[in-house]
Amino acid sequence: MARITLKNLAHSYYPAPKSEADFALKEMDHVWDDGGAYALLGSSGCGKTTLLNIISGLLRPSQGRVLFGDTDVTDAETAQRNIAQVFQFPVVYDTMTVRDNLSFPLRNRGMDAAYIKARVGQIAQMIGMEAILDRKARGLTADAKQKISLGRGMVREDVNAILFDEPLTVIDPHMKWELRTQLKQLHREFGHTMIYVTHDQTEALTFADKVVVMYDGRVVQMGTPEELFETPQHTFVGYFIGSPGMNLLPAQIHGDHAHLGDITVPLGADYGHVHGKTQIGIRPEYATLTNGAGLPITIKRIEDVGRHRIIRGEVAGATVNVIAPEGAEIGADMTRVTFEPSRINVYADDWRVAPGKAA
Ligand SMILES: Nc1ncnc2c1ncn2[C@@H]1O[C@H](COP(=O)(O)OP(=O)(O)OP(=O)(O)O)[C@@H](O)[C@H]1O
Repeated sequence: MARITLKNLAHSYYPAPKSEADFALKEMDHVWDDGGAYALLGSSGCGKTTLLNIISGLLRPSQGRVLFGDTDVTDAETAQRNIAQVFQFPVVYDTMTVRDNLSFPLRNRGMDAAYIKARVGQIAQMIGMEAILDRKARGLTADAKQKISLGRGMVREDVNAILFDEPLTVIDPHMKWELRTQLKQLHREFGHTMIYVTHDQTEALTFADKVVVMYDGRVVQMGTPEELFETPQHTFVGYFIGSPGMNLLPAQIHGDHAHLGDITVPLGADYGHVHGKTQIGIRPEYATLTNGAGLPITIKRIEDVGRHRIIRGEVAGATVNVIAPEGAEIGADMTRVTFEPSRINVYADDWRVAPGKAA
């Protein structure tokens, strides 16, 4: 297992990149702790696969270094990096049995037969395949084959890291949850450094201790699910995490107040003067409809989603969603909304402003 350090790393698929826009990965410096369970989350084209391929050695970065522990592996081939990989689609030897597929990485390294038997048994149990260990992989469903790929990715205990690239794409929805839980349990048991690429926030938040959110070739936040929820460092994180995402409203910031046109909203802290394109961000969970004081809201729609209701409205020309607990009365006189001051985040040019730190 290893700590992974990305130093000054950047990548362009062009031979002579001219501007930052030519870089699929903009310059970054990040440390991934030894034994951490990370999810790499972001929308299509933000650079997740590029970053994963640089860590695995499938791609050489056009700039910067990759370190595993204290060893510089930037120029090392994938095979030399001692990692396991699980891809989006199954990579399985059809003519081999399930057992032989799972044993393959261990036999390749000359492990002891008794150890292989025990370890394969343990993995087979995790993926629910003990009963079909001696069946040929040919003829199994894509779902089952992907479980074998997952199992094979997890079978070695001595790898530096396990990299997963959207591994549950072909898995049946109700099996997804189960496998994710098992992966997490295996992580707890064996403590491998794991990096799990996904564009699905539920997958990322349930699997990872730390979620790495990427946007437009940058890591915009590396944090716990709670940090991503409470203090998104970039408006993209606010919008991308949560269902619905964070409400963002253009506002002028003066000290401990935000001004939305002629409406004043109290903030939970003093921000001094904030320059640039300024916005306030408030999660729908921390917005409340009232029939008293507050910002005037025009309600467009109310959606009942079981555990709660989502009220979709408009405040000062911006879309604002409010989450109301199940059973809460939403009367026709509820034409105002209030934001919990301590839960409001302030953004300047899309980046979060730390309270008290503004110029
Ligand atoms: N081989 C390549 N040659 C040129 N450009 C590429 C290549 N691979 C990726 N790109 C570009 O680099 C950027 C990042 O792509 P990447 O595949 O890393 O994103 P991603 O977040 O993994 O997306 P997805 O979820 O769709 O796989 C995109 O703009 C993509 O078009």
